[in-house]
Amino acid sequence: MSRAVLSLGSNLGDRLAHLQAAVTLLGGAVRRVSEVYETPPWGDTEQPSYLNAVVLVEDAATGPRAWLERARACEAAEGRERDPERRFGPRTLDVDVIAVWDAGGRPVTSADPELILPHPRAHLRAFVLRPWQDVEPAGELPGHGRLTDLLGAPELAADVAGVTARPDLSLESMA
Ligand SMILES: Nc1ncnc2c1ncn2[C@@H]1O[C@H](COP(=O)(O)OP(=O)(O)OP(=O)(O)O)[C@@H](O)[C@H]1O
Ligand SMILES: Nc1nc2c(c(=O)[nH]1)N=C(CO)CN2
Repeated sequence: MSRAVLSLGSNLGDRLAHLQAAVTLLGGAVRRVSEVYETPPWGDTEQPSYLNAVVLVEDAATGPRAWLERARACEAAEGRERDPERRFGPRTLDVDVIAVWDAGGRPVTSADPELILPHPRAHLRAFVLRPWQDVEPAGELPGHGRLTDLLGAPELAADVAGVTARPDLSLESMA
């Protein structure tokens, strides 16, 4: 058994459809799906705004590496192309593995560059932390503390203010 928090983002094409495709592909592993948020581009500001969401997934047969493979399969299915010149550039679908817990509920850590756990930039990203709070109000980012504390920190205040709920949009899951 392993549990994971995955972050979904899209800023090209039919953004909601790309996020929905990820939720659909993750299928029966999806336990909870956040609201959808409109968020200003982070890290590379010359690009359209994103739709972001977070899903909580659980599956007995999926370990940390397999969550990354499932994330990559979702991106590939939505025609994700990597631009080596723009690390944080626009994309149809980005699925990041934010954190994984083992069968005993212990957080998994990894320094393998192919899969760093917890995700090394998650604590800096209101577009990850705010939707995560929807699915786990008492959630904690391993090594960084409670979501409420991270979101309340002064360094993140401007980014948190920019994360705008889109109640007109929603994601459907089997959960
Ligand atoms: N926790 C993680 N989740 C997803 N990819 C990871 C993780 N840790 C390391 N990687 C690696 O990061 C590489 C770049 O991934 P990707 O192109 O999705 O990055 P990005 O989305 O542009 O940036 P970021 O990871 O900051 O969101 C991938 O080859 C992947 O193997
Ligand atoms: N708002 C927002 N900004 C981003 C996002 C994202 O999902 N949302 N993903 C990125 C990829 O690294 C870079 N910047």
